[in-house]
Amino acid sequence: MSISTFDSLVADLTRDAHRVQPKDALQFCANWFQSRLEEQRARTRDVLSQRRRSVSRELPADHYFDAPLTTNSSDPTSVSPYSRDVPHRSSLRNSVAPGPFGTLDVPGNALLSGPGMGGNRMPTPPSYQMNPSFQINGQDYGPVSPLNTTFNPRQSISNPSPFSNPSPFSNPAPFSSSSIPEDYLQPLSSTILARRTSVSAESIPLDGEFHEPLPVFPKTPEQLRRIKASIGDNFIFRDLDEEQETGVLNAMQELRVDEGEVVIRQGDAGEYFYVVESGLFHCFIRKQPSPSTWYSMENSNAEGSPSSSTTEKFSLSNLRAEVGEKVSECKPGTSFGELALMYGHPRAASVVAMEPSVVWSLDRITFRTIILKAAYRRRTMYEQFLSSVDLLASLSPEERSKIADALVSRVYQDGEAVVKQGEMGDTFFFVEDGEAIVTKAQSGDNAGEVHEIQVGRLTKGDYFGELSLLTLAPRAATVSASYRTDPTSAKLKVAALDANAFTRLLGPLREIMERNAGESYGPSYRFPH
Ligand SMILES: Nc1ncnc2c1ncn2[C@@H]1O[C@@H]2COP(=O)(O)O[C@H]2[C@H]1O
Repeated sequence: MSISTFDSLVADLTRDAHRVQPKDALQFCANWFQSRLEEQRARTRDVLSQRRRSVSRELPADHYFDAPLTTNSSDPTSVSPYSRDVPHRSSLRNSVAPGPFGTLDVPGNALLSGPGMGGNRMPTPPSYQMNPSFQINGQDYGPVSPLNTTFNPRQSISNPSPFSNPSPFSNPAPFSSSSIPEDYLQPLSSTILARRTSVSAESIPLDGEFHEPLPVFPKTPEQLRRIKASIGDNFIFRDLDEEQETGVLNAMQELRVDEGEVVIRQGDAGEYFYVVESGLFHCFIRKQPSPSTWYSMENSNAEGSPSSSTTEKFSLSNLRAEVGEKVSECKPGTSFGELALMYGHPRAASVVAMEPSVVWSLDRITFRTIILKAAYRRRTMYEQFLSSVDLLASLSPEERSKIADALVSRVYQDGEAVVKQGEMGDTFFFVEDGEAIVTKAQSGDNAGEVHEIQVGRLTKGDYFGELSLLTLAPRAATVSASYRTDPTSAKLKVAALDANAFTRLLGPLREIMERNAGESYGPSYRFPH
């Protein structure tokens, strides 16, 4: 191993440890390295199997054919979803080079933004610590998903109810004992890896030369409409451009699930990520391993593809005895099953349909290739941007990357207002690109006459919108996109941080802002007194 590999491993581990804040550091490190080792071996197997595959150009359809339980299109599965005729997406060609989350996607990537980050639904920890365990009656329990949420950044920006902090885990049934492991980064056991028969299908490229086509399941316009409606408000899809979204839509498969059916079994290898279109799912955590005698949709057939032909169905009345304690619910528009795909760890919970439901499944390769990479690119872009913001100069890279995870981009047309004087504020903004002007309404000489006077100008790296969050007062000015004289110059683009994230993440900077706000407003302009 070269020293640079060693250095980058240690850097990855350090970053992940900072983000996860493990209780048992040694155990965390042991699990982390073990997990990387397992993944590397799995990848080596992938490469070997790819070489074999390249001889026949395509695996036999029955090896990795993902048969959806029900589909509405006439015959969407008549073509192998992995057909090499599927054109490559140019944006993916560029995204194959060294793993965006290091050599293994363990915690620390943009999607594990920690409780409350982006997901915006977790009880807020007192400090910047982002511990992945969750608490019930003061006790820590297993991992929580920042994605399993109905959080909608757009809504939170436009909807002036900034200070509510509902949690999807707000009413979990408390566990009776504390025997759930605290550091959840357990490596996949060899049994789990053995059971994951489709490991060879996960060909997240090892170098820039390797392009694996992603699955394409043709859809009817009606199916596309329903998927779009289901993912529209989902946080996890916020980073996708049009092309990436098309890749995700292509790869999704519709599944109809009966009441009591087990979609995910705790402890299994993760094969799919699921978006709920209709119905209701409960997530359960069991202290003891789930019996290998019962089956989830994922491990009910040899390919590990989602199918309920031999899936376990439980009577809802004695569910708890089988699957453990309920920890959360998934309603339409939410998603589940991302954790195992992100970290290569066993499923952290079992997920059971509580009524007849419809979900859209997304395979692990597409999830990792499109969604995780988009999240990574987004984070890198924001980290770069935030490192140029003077206000944040005193923050550590970890703190900056937490802010990066919580930011949401918005582009404004010339003259369009980002915030309006007199309105209550629920969002704080950085100028990412372009120019904004700050105006205040001033009474004219005649009764009832009001003039808008310009009091400032904001450019890249400047911030605004903090005042009403600090003082809980209405917006003191209007900030809008400048009218550009050169139409080829950048439109106003802002990065928005909702009130919860603002309060949590910018705590240490409050003092600077309050001082600024007393004398002036914002970094580059002053209000007339
Ligand atoms: N409290 C929780 N802990 C862990 N997973 C949860 C919890 N609540 C919901 N889940 C979801 O249950 C899923 C089980 O599979 P994953 O571990 O891949 O991802 C998990 C999350 O999406």
